[in-house]
Amino acid sequence: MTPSPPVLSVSSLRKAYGDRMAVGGITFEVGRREVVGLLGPNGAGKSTTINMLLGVLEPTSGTIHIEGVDLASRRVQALERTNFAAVYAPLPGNLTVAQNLRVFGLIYGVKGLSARIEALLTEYDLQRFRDTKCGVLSSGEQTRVSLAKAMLNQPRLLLLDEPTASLDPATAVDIRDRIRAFARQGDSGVLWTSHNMYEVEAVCDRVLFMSRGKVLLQGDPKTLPGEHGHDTLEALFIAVANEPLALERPPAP
Ligand SMILES: Nc1ncnc2c1ncn2[C@@H]1O[C@H](COP(=O)(O)OP(=O)(O)OP(=O)(O)O)[C@@H](O)[C@H]1O
Repeated sequence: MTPSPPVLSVSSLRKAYGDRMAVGGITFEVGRREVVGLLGPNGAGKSTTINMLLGVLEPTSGTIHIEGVDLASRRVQALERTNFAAVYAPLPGNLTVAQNLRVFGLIYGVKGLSARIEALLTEYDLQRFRDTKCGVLSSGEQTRVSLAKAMLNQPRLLLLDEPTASLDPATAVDIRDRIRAFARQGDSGVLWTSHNMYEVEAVCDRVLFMSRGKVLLQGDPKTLPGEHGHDTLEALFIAVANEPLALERPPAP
């Protein structure tokens, strides 16, 4: 039997804006049941990468396969396996929680939508907010709605851009537990960006360090700092952010 492909496979992915190389040829995978952290200083190329994975930005070159499906040539089939949540992409605030889930469920063509919505309202502890407009919910409640929306189509690839930014510690732990449970229970994988190194260490199975559009390091967040002479992930992050050239391979002669 052929092994099933990784949920995400990215090869030599580049995005240039004129002379500026926002993403400079990155290659990586996200496996099933794996939570991968995409780390890097401001301007490293994380959001550009996520936007290419979502089909929002067209790569300058390189390939993206989602469960083995080529995003460039089979866009619909690739994107129906994907979903996304980010604080900067809130759901329409004038629609209620239930209305938002219905609208997005219809867009995604979810079968048995009413039952799926009920299950998600229960799973994300949102039953009491079902008829509340999303715009008046607290940050933590809105994050739970965004995650419920992101789960509507039972994505194989879940992209999360700083999902716990602006949440209180207790709510952040709750959200992290839900996402880890999601990755553990099925055939899905998660790509997660965060600037919170404590969180990354607690949640991610593997991290990719990006700087200046390149992946400079990758590995287990618990052992990677020690392998590079640092005590903590935060210390390693600061070193990579300050001196990325020290870690880049010398150019070929
Ligand atoms: N439309 C654009 N035109 C020109 N340059 C761009 C454009 N979009 C992004 N860039 C540049 O590409 C680089 C990568 O930006 P990107 O937003 O991907 O970084 P990031 O790692 O997500 O940063 P942050 O942590 O601050 O969100 C930056 O130098 C940015 O200025």
